[in-house]
Amino acid sequence: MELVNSLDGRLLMAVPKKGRLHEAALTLLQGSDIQFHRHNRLDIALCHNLPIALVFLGAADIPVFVGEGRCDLGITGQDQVAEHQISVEEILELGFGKCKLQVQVPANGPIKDPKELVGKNVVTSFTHLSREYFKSLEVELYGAEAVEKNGMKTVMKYVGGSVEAACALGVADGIVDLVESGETMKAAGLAAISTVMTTEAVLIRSKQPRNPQLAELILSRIKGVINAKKYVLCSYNIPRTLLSVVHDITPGKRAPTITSLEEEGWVAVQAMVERSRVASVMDQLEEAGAHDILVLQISNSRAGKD
Ligand SMILES: Nc1ncnc2c1ncn2[C@@H]1O[C@H](COP(=O)(O)OP(=O)(O)OP(=O)(O)O)[C@@H](O)[C@H]1O
Ligand SMILES: O=P(O)(O)OC[C@H]1O[C@H](OP(=O)(O)OP(=O)(O)O)[C@H](O)[C@@H]1O
Ligand SMILES: [Mg+2]
Repeated sequence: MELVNSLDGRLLMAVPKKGRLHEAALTLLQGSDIQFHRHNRLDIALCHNLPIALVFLGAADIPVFVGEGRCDLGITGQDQVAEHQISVEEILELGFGKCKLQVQVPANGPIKDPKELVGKNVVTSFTHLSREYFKSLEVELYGAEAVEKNGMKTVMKYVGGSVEAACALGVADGIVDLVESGETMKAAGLAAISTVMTTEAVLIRSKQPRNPQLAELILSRIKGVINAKKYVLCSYNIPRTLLSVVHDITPGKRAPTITSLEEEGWVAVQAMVERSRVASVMDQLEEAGAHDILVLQISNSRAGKD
């Protein structure tokens, strides 16, 4: 009871309590300086340095808690938001938890096209998204009127985990489940025949957060952490006469910073570069005549208000 009372006036943020999104979500909170101590087995943790309480929930339940306004912010997958058809604002893609929700069938079986699963048994944790997907296939095959009149032929069965076992156990002709590396699918002797949606982790906000200013502050802190991970700072020296070439290679996020060097005719350039492009940018800079090219990690960043 004491803990419940201490939630008064706090912004409630739902965080995945286990699974694929748990660690990455905690890393984001740490980078955003949201300090907390979670007591053993307790699913609510009060922050020390901000009026926030973290609520640890299953990723699948988070859209419901945020959609009903019981939590103000939450971290979950876009797949879970779409599955629960609940009204929340997806305010920031978080760059982890990337995978695809795919239709899968036994790799050495006869089915090669998802339409061949129409009228058969499909097992999934995503019954809503799967029903919508197969409904559109049935509409293509039989027309909207017939589907409306007779109902759907494809049977969707819910299981909460280890979905890949369903085909081998004879419960399903096909499944709809998440695929990232494809290892689980391959190990179960399955192959993907189509994609229902691609997904990644996302920060969601309720329609009317208790403390909109604090929600905004958390959003900009998390944005800062994500941008810092996405970009590196590239610095190099180059003759001033070559500056126009350099603008093309390292335009920066807004513009590169250019300062004069003590050496006549030379300038130093600093610009943010997407981490994924940095090797090719360095190649191009070297080719263009840049010297002393350095790549520096950014530990945090803020873009500033628009
Ligand atoms: N293999 C994966 N790679 C990347 N993201 C994934 C993967 N599996 C799941 N996700 C993402 O994580 C979300 C939560 O799934 P996850 O399986 O981690 O939760 P869980 O079922 O609650 O946990 P657990 O599987 O440990 O019981 C999914 O909705 C999806 O957005
Ligand atoms: O393509 P991969 O990299 O192999 O990842 C895909 C697997 O990851 C998730 O399962 P999880 O590990 O959460 O187990 P679960 O099925 O019990 O939820 C998902 O449900 C797939 O089974
Ligand atoms: Mg899982």
